[in-house]
Amino acid sequence: MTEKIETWTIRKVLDWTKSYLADKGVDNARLESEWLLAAITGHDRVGLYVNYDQPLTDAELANYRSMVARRAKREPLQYILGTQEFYGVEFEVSPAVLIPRHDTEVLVMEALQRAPQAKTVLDIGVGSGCIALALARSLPEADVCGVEKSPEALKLAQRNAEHLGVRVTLCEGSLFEPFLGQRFDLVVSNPPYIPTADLAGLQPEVRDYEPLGALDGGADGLDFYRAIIASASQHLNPGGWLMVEVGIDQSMAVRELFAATGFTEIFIARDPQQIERVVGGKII
Ligand SMILES: C[S@@+](CC[C@H](N)C(=O)[O-])C[C@H]1O[C@@H](n2cnc3c(N)ncnc32)[C@H](O)[C@@H]1O
Repeated sequence: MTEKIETWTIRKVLDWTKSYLADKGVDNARLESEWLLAAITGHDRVGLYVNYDQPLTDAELANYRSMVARRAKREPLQYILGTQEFYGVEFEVSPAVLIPRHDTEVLVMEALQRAPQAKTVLDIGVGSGCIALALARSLPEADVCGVEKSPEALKLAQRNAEHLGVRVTLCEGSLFEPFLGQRFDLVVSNPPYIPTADLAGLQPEVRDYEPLGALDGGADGLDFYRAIIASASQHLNPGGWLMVEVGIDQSMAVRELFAATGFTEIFIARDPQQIERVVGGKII
């Protein structure tokens, strides 16, 4: 008697995973299935199509199954794969850090456009290091510092800096605390800005997996803006810029905080979805 062994080809695996993950509420289930399988097989996405009828080995199937099971529980794809691209560079990510968002690239672009001569830069809340390292790569003459409250996040940012061969000074601490008496030409931050009451309604990928300390911005989401803006004048050189990422519908409130604290040339920049995403201003 011969036993019929089922053959799982790339095509069959992708078709099955697409409907399985879609049933679990995953957006872009087909594309995500391809990224997971690409990581397992070593093919790029075109390679998967070219090798559609290639059967997976038992080891590949076992690894793939465990990744798909994690994604079905709504763990973010980036934590499963361990990387996220930001500003043209691959960053290591882990549940210790917020996954870098492409919307945050607007903050990097505004900083480079408005403060290209900055010689001293501080990023508050470095997380994976994406903003600080993107700025350091684009401003090789500048001394770029970063501060982060979470020791695990700081370690990961340090690893990203080493991996990318970028020289930055990263310190553990809260806001400006490690930089007492120090002034910068440019201060940037993408602080936690979700109002506490909104946290429970976030999508599971964010609510259940991303670090709470990277999300919770206090009762109205503005706690970090108040604290950063209030201390900024003691840490900016004359003519220095402060630029922050903001959440949806926060730009006007943050703009008022800048104006009330004596900033000039206050601007608001939009992300590619036309959402007001960055607020900035200059100290005289
Ligand atoms: C929204 S995440 C941004 C991370 C990264 N800069 C990015 O854009 O992807 C905010 C970061 O600020 C850190 N953080 C929270 N409170 C802080 C504080 N008081 N001082 C410094 N960093 C803080 C969090 O741990 C988190 O890594």
